[in-house]
Order: sequence, then structure tokens, then C-alpha cells
Amino acid sequence: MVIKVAIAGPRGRMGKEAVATIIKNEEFLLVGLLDHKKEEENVGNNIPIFTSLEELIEQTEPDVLVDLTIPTAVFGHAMTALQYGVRPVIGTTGFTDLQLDEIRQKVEEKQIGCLIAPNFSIGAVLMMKFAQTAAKYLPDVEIIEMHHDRKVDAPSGTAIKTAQMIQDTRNPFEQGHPDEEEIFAGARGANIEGMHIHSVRLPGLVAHQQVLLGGEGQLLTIRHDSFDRTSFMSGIVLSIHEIMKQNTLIYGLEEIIL
Ligand SMILES: NC(=O)C1=CN([C@@H]2O[C@H](COP(=O)(O)OP(=O)(O)OC[C@H]3O[C@@H](n4cnc5c(N)ncnc54)[C@H](O)[C@@H]3O)[C@@H](O)[C@H]2O)C=CC1
Ligand SMILES: O=C(O)C1=N[C@H](C(=O)O)C[C@H](O)C1
Repeated sequence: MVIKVAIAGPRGRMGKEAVATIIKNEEFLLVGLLDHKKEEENVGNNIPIFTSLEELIEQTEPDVLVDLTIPTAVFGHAMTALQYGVRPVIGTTGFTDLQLDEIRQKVEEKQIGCLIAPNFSIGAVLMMKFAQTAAKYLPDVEIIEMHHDRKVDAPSGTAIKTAQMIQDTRNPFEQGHPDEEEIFAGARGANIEGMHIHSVRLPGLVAHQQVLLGGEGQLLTIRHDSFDRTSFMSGIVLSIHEIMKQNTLIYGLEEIIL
């Protein structure tokens, strides 16, 4: 069966790569594109571009919506897609816990799958999983994520998910000196149950993360680098196939591949 796919954010860095990936895959049919502005520029093989998700769905009837947009748009897209019975595969980051809860409720109501993957690259998923395992033995953890300087959300979705996975196996405690003081605000980064996340933004970077785990006289560093956005494409292809078989919310690629 050919899976009908729509893509939101097709002119973006990820969106362009995803359009090319879906077009060249014979198991998929790219039926529509969603952007917030309708420009003349042809995105790919004369695929129709819509500025309204409702119109896109009514006119092209996709099975799956791949969302690669921005944090302020993605929640609305996910809820609309689910309402219409279209399965979301979401790479966009920046969800709040409340939004995730609302999506979970909608998925339960509609009984169709929705996949949210903060990172689609297999190497990054392994890095998160290895960090989760290592934190059982070395619970003092600092996460350093490094991205290109066009990224709008911080910390990255990958860093948040890494911390959440570690939270599942680590008892919460405040790291560092009990009397430590920030001379400049933000010096110790974001704090998730005592773990710290530091966000670097520089031109030239793509997507990189290292998890530092410190112990007496030792340091374990687990690092992943995406040098190119092609690193995310096999995860998107896998997610589209998988979500057609699911009727729950899947949050993280590790839930389907590990
Ligand atoms: N899960 C993963 O593996 C990955 C996730 N990402 C995430 O994907 C998202 C996109 O990243 P990039 O492509 O680098 O960003 P980008 O800024 O290059 O692209 C975003 C695109 O969304 C479009 N857009 C904005 N508002 C829209 C709306 N209301 N409806 C439809 N389209 C809209 C913009 O015009 C733009 O073309 C980000 O949230 C990023 O964190 C990025 C890389 C990998
Ligand atoms: O914006 C990006 O580029 C990326 N965003 C995702 C995130 O926030 O973790 C995934 C990857 O790190 C690239």
C-alpha cells in the first residue's frame, strides 16, 4: 500500500531534505505541502502548497502529516491532523509538557497513532540510551548541546529528552556545590532535577550533543554529531511506516527501534 504523505515546513532546512526523501521513496506519495506563506517558488514536482492545514487535508487526504516547522505552529498542526484522522509524525521541537498531555488525550480519543521524535537520527537515539544507562552508575550529569545559530528553541528537544530519559533511572539531586552562586545569570545552564543543560549556538554547527558523566577521578563523555541533515531521513521514513500500525502516542524513536 502506498502511504499518502503531507509535509509541513517544506521550505525549511529539514523540510527540503524531507521533500526529496519522500519523493524518491516509491512506498510514499507526496500529496501536499503546508507553509505559512504561499510563494511562487516550486518546492517539489508541482506538489500543491497550502496555507491552511484543513484545506490541505480535505483536498489531498493524506495518511500521515510530517511536521518540520516551528514550536509555535506545531501543536496546532498536530491537533488538527488528529482531529481529521491524519497521523502526525513530528520532528519539530519545543513542546511543553501540557501540550504533550493534550496530544496524548487526543490520540486516545481518536485511537490513531502520533509519533513525536525529538531526534530522528539513530546515532543520537543511541547516545541518549547509552547516557541513560551510564547515569545509573555515574549520576552526576551535564548535557552540552551545540547547534547552528538559526535554531529558535533552547535547550534542544534532544537535550530535554535525554534529561527526561535519565530522570527515569536517576534519583533527583542538586549537582555541584550546595553554596554555588551564579556571578552571571545562566552560567550553570538550565536545571532539570539538578542536572544541567548548556546550549551553544554557532554558525557552522548542525546538531551535536555530548553528555558528560563525572565520577571520582574519572569522566565519561558520550557524544553524537549530525554533520548533515541526511542523518535524520532514515528515521523519518521508518516513523512513517511505523505510525501506520500504531494507535498510541510514541514520544521518542527509541520506543520503536530499541
Ligand atoms: N527531530 C529531528 O530529528 C529534528 C528536528 N528538527 C526540528 O525541526 C524543526 C525545523 O527545523 P529547521 O528545518 O532547521 O527549521 P527552518 O526554520 O529551516 O524551517 C522551518 C520551516 O517552517 C515553516 N513554517 C513556519 N511556520 C509555519 C506554519 N505555521 N505552517 C507551516 N510552515 C511553517 C518556515 O517557513 C520554515 O520554512 C525545528 O523545530 C527543529 O528543532 C530539526 C532537525 C532534526
Ligand atoms: O534545530 C535543529 O537543527 C535540531 N533540532 C532537534 C532538537 O532540538 O533536538 C534535533 C536536532 O538536534 C537538530
